[in-house]
Amino acid sequence: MADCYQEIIRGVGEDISREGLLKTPQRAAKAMEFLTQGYEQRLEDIVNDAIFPSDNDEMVIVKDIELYSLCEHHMLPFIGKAHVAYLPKGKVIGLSKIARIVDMYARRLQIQEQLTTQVAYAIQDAIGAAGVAVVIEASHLCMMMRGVQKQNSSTTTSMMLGAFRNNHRTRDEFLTLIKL
Ligand SMILES: Nc1nc2c(ncn2[C@@H]2O[C@H](COP(=O)(O)OP(=O)(O)OP(=O)(O)O)[C@@H](O)[C@H]2O)c(=O)[nH]1
Ligand SMILES: [Zn+2]
Repeated sequence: MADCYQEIIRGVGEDISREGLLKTPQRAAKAMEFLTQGYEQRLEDIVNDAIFPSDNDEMVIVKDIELYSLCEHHMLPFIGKAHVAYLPKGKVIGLSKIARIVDMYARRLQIQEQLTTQVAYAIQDAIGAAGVAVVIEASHLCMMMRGVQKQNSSTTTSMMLGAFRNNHRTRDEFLTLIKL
């Protein structure tokens, strides 16, 4: 990737031998590797057996999980937060693992809708919940610093599975608790 960044720097009309740019291809490659590290991760490793038996069957919500992703169309950041809820059915998952699952999928080239869906199904698959809800609110830099240049718009996407899809009271309770 460092070689590719060198070509990009040349492509924008810069002098690749300029002192300030000498280490930039390596730095940029390292940064991109970090931002896309989700490709190196697998759900099983992330969850890492942090699944615990429980007879609690009430809604669990982890909200305001900040996320940084890259849109797959422009490879520019989109930044926002995820709210995740589930209804346990005999098992609960370690709370930090929910945030780690969000990060794993965010650190890939994404569209917001797909990210939302992937997080929901990952949690569903990991613990077989009676329902999973994911809402993501984000701002896309490709709509802010270029293109249509709208600084204040934000995009909300959701994925509701199981009881959150079938039972409007469950869905309403979730939406009220995350205050959307
Ligand atoms: N649905 C969806 N669209 C996205 C997301 N991120 C970026 N986009 C959009 O992807 C679209 C790509 O459209 P194109 O017409 O192929 O690309 P473009 O000419 O750069 O479009 P503009 O951004 O309108 O200048 C744009 O409308 C972006 O706003 C996302 O997460 N979900
Ligand atoms: Zn984009």
